This record gives sequence, structure tokens and C-alpha cells, in this order.
Amino acid sequence: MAFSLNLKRVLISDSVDNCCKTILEANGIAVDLKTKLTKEELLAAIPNYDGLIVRSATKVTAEVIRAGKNLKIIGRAGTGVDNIDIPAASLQGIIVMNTPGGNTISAAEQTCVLISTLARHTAQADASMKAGKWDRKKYMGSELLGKTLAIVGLGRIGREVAHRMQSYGVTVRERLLGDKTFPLCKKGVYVVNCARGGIIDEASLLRNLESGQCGGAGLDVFETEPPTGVSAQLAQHPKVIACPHLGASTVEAQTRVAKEIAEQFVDAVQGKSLFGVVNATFLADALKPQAQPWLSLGEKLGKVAACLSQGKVAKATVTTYGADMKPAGRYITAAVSAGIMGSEANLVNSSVMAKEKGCQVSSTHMDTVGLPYPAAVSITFNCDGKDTTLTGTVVGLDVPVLVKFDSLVFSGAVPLSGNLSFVKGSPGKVLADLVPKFGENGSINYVHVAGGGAESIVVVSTSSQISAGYPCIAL
Ligand SMILES: O=C(O)[C@H](O)COP(=O)(O)O
Repeated sequence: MAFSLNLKRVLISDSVDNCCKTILEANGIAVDLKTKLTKEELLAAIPNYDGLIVRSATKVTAEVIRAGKNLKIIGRAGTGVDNIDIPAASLQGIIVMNTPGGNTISAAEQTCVLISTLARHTAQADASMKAGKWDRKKYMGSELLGKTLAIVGLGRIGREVAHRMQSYGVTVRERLLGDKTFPLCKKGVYVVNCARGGIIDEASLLRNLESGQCGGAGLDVFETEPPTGVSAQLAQHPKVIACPHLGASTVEAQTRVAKEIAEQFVDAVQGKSLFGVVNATFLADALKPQAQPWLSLGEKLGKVAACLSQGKVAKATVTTYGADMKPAGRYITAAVSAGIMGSEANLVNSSVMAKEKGCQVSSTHMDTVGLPYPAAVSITFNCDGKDTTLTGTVVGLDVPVLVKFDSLVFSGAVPLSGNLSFVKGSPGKVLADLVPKFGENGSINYVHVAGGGAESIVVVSTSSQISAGYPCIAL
């Protein structure tokens, strides 16, 4: 379950600064730049790539993702990932990452430009000059000083806008903008949208522009891009200053996001870091060397649970023990889910796959371990109508072992490797039964026992898989 990403060939399907290609190629990753592909061309090309880099123009639909049989990672050179079907990518085990900060300043500056331009009707005045007019009365504007600005979503860009607008003497509120907001605003309110078209009800905006309740709008983004229907009516409206999604279109922002996405890909391939992942945020922690044996333990516990329940785990609870283990819970749970789900699963898709297959995997944490180890992990799952708990830990530097079966502690930690059979019964009887089944075809490596008498759990490590009617797993 150790995390690794091997990228041979990446497709860049939107107009991304050339430094992206240069950086990837310098790190041994082949790159094809093919912009303006039709949907059909993209579907035909995508199976040849294990990485894809886009901006907002390429629609990475579930169909494209399904066709991308070899895709391992999709990178967005920019912020918004609404053009990527993230659930479909997650289900297929594909990492989706963006460059969350690269175009913040450019988008914030574009927002401020639109706010200022709206207040002074600059675009309309310019258009009238170009039409040969000199209309000073018509374009009487208003000062920004003393006005109130409501920012919907005070994230990175919102904060930068607030910061800049405060220097104009504008009071900033945080507020939610809903369909019913226009009547609550001052008559003549101005609206600026540099985020996504869908966050404003465009039909409602149009009506409010017509009625005068909204005094004007600066729109950089539209529900449909390029604008059609109501979006196009808004783009054409005399009270609207419209731009073709230019928020991030500056030389600086485009160089930054292109460089960032290329470097993020290279770092991920080299196992250095995983930055900007949007669909499995715990992966960055899973990459750390100290996480590797715990990922392996989690996956093996999941495999044993699947074996003991004959693949019918319907519910499992993963518990991490030890104060330092709390942050590891998410990736260990993903590793356990991958173990339960089998070979198709990886850390990105295991939780989604488990959910889809009706297996509920939850996690919990306890600071105390209750065993002579600093940390441990257990999985409680339903097997033969009753709950079974397997508890494991990591010994030495990186050896995953099983230490407890329900409340029974093993006489010695059981290495979770090789062929293991799990048998309930008195150890003497179990061995008497097993030994004759071997002979020349294999041998018993070691036996570990938890508990005593007929209720003992006997784990037998053998040189090959036994078909003796006992649950036996190759780890
Ligand atoms: O989400 C973003 O990063 C911005 O909207 C910019 O989109 P673009 O890369 O398509 O210009």
C-alpha cells in the first residue's frame, strides 16, 4: 500500500504556460500539448496518458475519466475544479490536484478593477467615446469612500479583495448572497462576480438590473461560457461590464500556476510531497516515510478481515491507539478499506468503493493503547454474525504484526506476511490436523497461539497456501 506515482506521459489540454511542459520534461516526464481537442478527440487520446493538466476549458467529465484507463493524476493549473468530475476521478483512484494560491492576486485585482469601473461607468463611457460622443452628464459616477461591500465567501481571493477595498475607505461585510438577497440590498446595489457564474441567479440578476434594484454588474464569469441564453443577455446588457473569464489571465498568474502544477506533479512522482490534492487530502500525510509501515498494517488487517469474513465485511470500525496516531486515522482507514476491497482499490478510491459496495467503514481514536506498544491499530468487523476485532502494531522499524484477536493476546507478535491460516481450536488438535496435509508439498514455518484450550486462536504460517478448509490468506 506504499504510495507511489509513476508518470510516463502527460497531456496538457488547455493553454497553460510553456514552463509547465519544460519542467515536466526536464524531470523525465513526456508531455503532449494538445489544446482545443473536441470531446471525441479527447476521448480517443486520453487512454494514452497517465497524467492530465487542464485549466477551465477542458471538461473532464465522468466519460473522459472512464476512458482514461491509465490516468493516475489530474492537475488543474488554477483554482476552480468544477470542470472536473471529482467523484468519478476518486472512484477510479485518480488524484485530483489544483494550484490553490497561484492566481489569487490576479483574481482579486480583477475584482477590484470591476468594482472601480462599475462605480465610474468607465467601460460604458469609453464605448460612448469610441462612438464619437462626449457625454459627461450620462456617466456621473459615485465614490467608493463610505460604501459597504458584501463579499460572498471570504476565502483567499475574498480576503485580498477586502484588504484592497478597505484602502478605498469601503466597509467590508461578510455575508451570504442568496436568491432573495436583492430586495434586502440598497436600491442600486452593484454586483461583481469573479468566482463562478453559478453562484448568482443570472435570471434574477437580469430582472433586478431591469427594475433598477441592481444598479450594475461587473461579470468576469458566466453560468455558460462562452455566454449563451441569459448569460449572453447579461454580457450584452448596458449596465453590465463583461469580461471573458479574465480573472487569472495575467502573465504573472499563468506563469505561477503552470510552474506550480508542474512542480507539484514532479514532487508527487519523486515522493517528496503531495500539495493541492482536492479529493484525498490525507494523501500528503500518507507519503511520509513513517506512514508506510502503518499503511501496510492497515491494508493487511483489512485483507485478513476480508478473508475471515469470506469477503462479506458489511461494517468495519478502525481504531487508532496512541496519542501520536490521531492524525494517521484517515490514511490508515483508507488503507484498511483498500485491504477489504481488494486489488482494484487504492488509497484514493477505497473509501468510495467501500461505500458503493455497501461496506461502511468508520474510524475512531483512543489516546491510550492498553498494550505494551506505543501505538496500535484495530479493526472490528462483522464475521459469522458476530463482531471480531483484530489488533496490530508495527515492530522493529517497519514490520506489521498482529498482536490480539478479540481480547486474546498472542504469545508472540504474528508477522503479517506469507501464507497465514486462522484456526479456532486447541493448538495440539489443530496441528495434528494440519501436519499430515503437508508432507512434500510444503512446510509449517511457525505457529502462534492466542488464548488457551479449545477457544484458542491458532495462526499457522505455511510455505504455501493450504486448502484445508480453514481461512488462509497470502499476505
Ligand atoms: O478557477 C480559476 O483558477 C480561475 O477561474 C481561472 O480559470 P482559467 O484558468 O480557466 O482562466
